[in-house]
Amino acid sequence: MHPCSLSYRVPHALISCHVSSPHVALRTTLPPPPPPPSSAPPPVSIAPTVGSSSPSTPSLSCALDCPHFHSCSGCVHEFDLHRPPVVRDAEEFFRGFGVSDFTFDSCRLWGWRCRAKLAVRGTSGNPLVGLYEEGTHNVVDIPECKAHHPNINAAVELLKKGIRQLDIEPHDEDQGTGELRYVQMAVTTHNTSLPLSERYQHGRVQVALVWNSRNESSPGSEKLFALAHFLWRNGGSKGNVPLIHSVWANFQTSTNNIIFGHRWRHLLGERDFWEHVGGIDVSLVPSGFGQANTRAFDTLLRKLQKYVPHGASVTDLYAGAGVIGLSLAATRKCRSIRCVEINMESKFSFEKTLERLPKSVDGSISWHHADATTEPSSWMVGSDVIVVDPPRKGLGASVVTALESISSKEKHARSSHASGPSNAKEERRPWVLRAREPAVHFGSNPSQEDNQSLPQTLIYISCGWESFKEDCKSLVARSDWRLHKVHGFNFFPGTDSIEVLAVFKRGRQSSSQTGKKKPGKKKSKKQP
Ligand SMILES: C[S@@+](CC[C@H](N)C(=O)[O-])C[C@H]1O[C@@H](n2cnc3c(N)ncnc32)[C@H](O)[C@@H]1O
Repeated sequence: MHPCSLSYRVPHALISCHVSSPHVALRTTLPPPPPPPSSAPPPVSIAPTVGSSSPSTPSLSCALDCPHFHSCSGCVHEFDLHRPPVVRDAEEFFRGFGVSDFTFDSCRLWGWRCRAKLAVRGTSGNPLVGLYEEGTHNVVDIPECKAHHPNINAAVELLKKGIRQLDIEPHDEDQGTGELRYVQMAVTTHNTSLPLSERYQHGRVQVALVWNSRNESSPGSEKLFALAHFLWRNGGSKGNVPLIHSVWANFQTSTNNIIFGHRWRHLLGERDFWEHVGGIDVSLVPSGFGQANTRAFDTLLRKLQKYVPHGASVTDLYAGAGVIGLSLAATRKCRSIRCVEINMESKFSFEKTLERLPKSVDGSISWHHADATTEPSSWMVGSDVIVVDPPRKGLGASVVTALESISSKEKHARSSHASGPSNAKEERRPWVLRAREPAVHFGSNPSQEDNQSLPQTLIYISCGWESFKEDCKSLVARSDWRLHKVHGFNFFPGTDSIEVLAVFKRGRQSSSQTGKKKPGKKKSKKQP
């Protein structure tokens, strides 16, 4: 289940211009904007403004230019989409930890959102499909949203046409009435029948209709099926490529703010939804987590791979469908990959993705249905690298504590090695043992593994800047971890948030990194 999160403004995001600050390594990626939907105004200019971007002189060339900006809660910044204000805070923060080569990738600035959850309100004659106005539950129609992949806007237009023609009643929150509550639109840009250069623009849309009834047998369901068929029949072509990938239904009658109910049904089109990121084909179900910015995620994954040694044993906490872990399995020939995720819905996607991994991938690969905050230290043993990608609120306190106490665990393991079996082997608590049992497993049996290593590398991917700062300070404070490298990515242009890829290494921050020389001491060796 997903909490109602229809205001995209919530994440604190950044947008970057790499050239405006000498402290940030600049790599401006300003691809041409995707073709606008037929009703959209002329495209904005996208030339990067080298050296001209500053808070006082907004760059018009990287402007949002969206007609909905003042009413919609989705975006908070109209100008300098390539460099959100938070980049400056990030630079300063990381410099304080001795990291002066922080990079920020501005990524695609328009048409980047490939996954959107939109509320459906209004009337059947005048449906509104969009986000809430800031601080209210009034839905703002956003047909020309500049953040959406253009085919999301096209699919919304088609949906509205269907609502009008079939007299579908949008949901009324106050009365609890109406038929259609929300719609989730997800774009797959993986179409191998098209040349690579055309795949993004011809992305196909998986439409999930959130219907206000208990299930498909409830009264009024014939209208749901009629709407699904309307979308499928008219989901026509943009060129020769259909707009609609598939139609799903989700059933939700609750009066709270939860968007999705538990019951999902695939109605029409392809059941499997594939994307290609991090060097692998990835399957995603509509009920599981999926990154909204597909291309930026791909960029992040390719960067992340470089920090994982070949043959490493990796644990991917907060793994979702295991995209990060499986991409590492394929590209770094890992000895073992363990993915830990609380949402059971992602298991199916993991299994599908596993089926498409290259045959050359071996080693032990597993997916565990478990809460990462319960006995997290049990996941540390046997891992060379820990990857964490928590929700916006950051790591749970227990995960931070477990990471902080690795050194003492190591000392304990060393001393107990001489006298008897290690802690991991002694583990008897049934709930810990249950969580360690994989729900999905491929390759050699993990229970036969005898790897007692403890992580030397922690890779933290964060979409919550404020919580990341707190977690980072805690991790470094006790000298168990030092910040090694940090990269920022513009995952949510138009908002004030940043996606951070931070690499921590075991051990204290060196004096050369902090800039504080200890008198009389030799300069510490450069870290690898
Ligand atoms: C930001 S998403 C990252 C998912 C995945 N790494 C990806 O990029 O596709 C965070 C994931 O953490 C999961 N999650 C949240 N709390 C958790 C917990 N306590 N234990 C394990 N997983 C959790 C969510 O269900 C979600 O799939």
